[in-house]
Order: sequence, then structure tokens, then C-alpha cells
Amino acid sequence: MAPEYAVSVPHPPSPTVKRPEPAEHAVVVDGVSHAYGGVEALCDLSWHAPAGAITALLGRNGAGKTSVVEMAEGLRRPDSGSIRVLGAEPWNADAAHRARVGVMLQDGGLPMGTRPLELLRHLASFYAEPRDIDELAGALDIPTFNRTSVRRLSGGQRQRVALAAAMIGRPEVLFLDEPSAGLDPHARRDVWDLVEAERERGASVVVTTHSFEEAERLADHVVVMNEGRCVVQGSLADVTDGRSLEDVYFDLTGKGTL
Ligand SMILES: Nc1ncnc2c1ncn2[C@@H]1O[C@H](COP(=O)(O)OP(=O)(O)OP(=O)(O)O)[C@@H](O)[C@H]1O
Repeated sequence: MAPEYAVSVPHPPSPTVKRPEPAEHAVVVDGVSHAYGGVEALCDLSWHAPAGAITALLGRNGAGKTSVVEMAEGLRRPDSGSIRVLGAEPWNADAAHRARVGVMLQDGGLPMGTRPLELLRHLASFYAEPRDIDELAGALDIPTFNRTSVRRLSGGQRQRVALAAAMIGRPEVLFLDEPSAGLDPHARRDVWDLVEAERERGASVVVTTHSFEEAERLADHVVVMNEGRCVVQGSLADVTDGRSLEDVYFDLTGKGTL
């Protein structure tokens, strides 16, 4: 709790001085509110993603998951509140910060005219120490459809390319928006193995998902959002407390719970 001062503090810290985040938090969302026109999407939202862990962000359609993740990626700026990723404000961050962050968007955002490996090689050229492309692409079976342009790939194939693109620069923080939605069971398992390997090498991963199976398999830390607010967060064990994540989720996000 903030200390109470009997008199005003004579020399408050300059607003330009960045206070470092606790090392254990890769992402800190603090009191964020945002409206699109008249639609209040985020309302005094606060949660964090521990460093070196996988955080699953769950919530109903329209709960605000993509909005807050896009802000953490620097694509959008909230009306109020603060977001820090690796201690920096994402929408003001420089190229060096962006190189430390990997992003997989829900719609892929990939250039349509290229072939998968050509695209990955091009992206790798932007990094000093990119991952081994053949190894990464092989783990996601990308060579089996490399003769096809991104435009003509199936949804699941495109998703695998988007995931590889997000991982190629060995990011310290990785944002994955529904990484396994629509994937076949083999591909889903490949994606989960890769995400776990990212954690093993020390990356912090934030995964939005509608899959309880995915969250229970991957997540160290769970955040449940409802109507733009965080309704619970904590370790998977603390949040579920012996119940299934599904039961806890329905209790917290049912109509009329807020
Ligand atoms: N660009 C936008 N313009 C207007 N409203 C928007 C915009 N983006 C999101 N919204 C609204 O903000 C709210 C939160 O949307 P958001 O996409 O963040 O939810 P979500 O939790 O990611 O949903 P889903 O699970 O369906 O992906 C919704 O009511 C949505 O309609």
C-alpha cells in the first residue's frame, strides 16, 4: 500500500523517470480503461504476466482480451491507465524494444504474396541472432506446404506461419492471440510443445485462449476477464483450488456476475 504523507512530498519523481517494474513481471496492466466510440471495452483493468512463465488470458467474446493485448503490443493506446512491457510503455517504445517482443495476431497480418520459408528468411534477416529457420519451420510442418503462397494457405497453415514469424527473433515476451484455434490435433500439440519450449528458454508468454484444455496444459498464471475487467488472476492452482478451470470460469463469467 502507498505510504500516507502528513505533508506534501517536496520533490516528486519526474514523470520522465521510468520506475523499473519488479523483475518478476514481464507485463503489467494497471488501471486501464478504454472506449471505442460509446462502447466501454476496458474498465479499470489490472493484471500482470509473471516473467519466465506462460500466462493464459481467458474471457468471453468481447471481454476485451484482444484490445488489451494490442495495447501491450503497442498497436493501440488506452484512454487511461498504464501498461508496461519489459518496463517500457509499448506505444512509445523504440525498435530495440520491439525486437524483444514477438507478436502473433489473430488474423495473421502476413504478407499474402510470399511463400512461407521465403517470408521467414526475410524476417530472420532483421535479427542479429534469429532462430534456426529449418528447425522452427520443421517443428511446425511448414516445409510440407512451402510451395504455396501465404494467400492460398489454409487457415491452420497460415496460423503456423504466423507463430513461426512471432518466434523467429527469440523474443523475451511473446503475445499469442488464440494460437491453436482451428488447428488440427497434431498441429495443436506441435504449437503447445513450441510454446513450452519458449518458456524453457526463459521467455514470458501471454496466450489468449478460449480452450480450457490449452490453458490447463500450458498456463502457470491465469487471468480471467469479464466485461473489460479482471475478475480473477493467480497461479492455475490458486485460481482453480481443486476445481476444474471450466467450472471456475463459468462461475466468474456467467451473465449477471458483475
Ligand atoms: N476497433 C474497434 N471499434 C469499435 N469497437 C471495438 C473495436 N475493437 C473492439 N471493439 C469492441 O470492444 C469490445 C472488446 O473487444 P475485444 O476484441 O477486445 O474482445 P475479445 O475479448 O478479444 O473478444 P474475442 O474473444 O471475440 O476475440 C467489444 O465490445 C468489441 O466490439
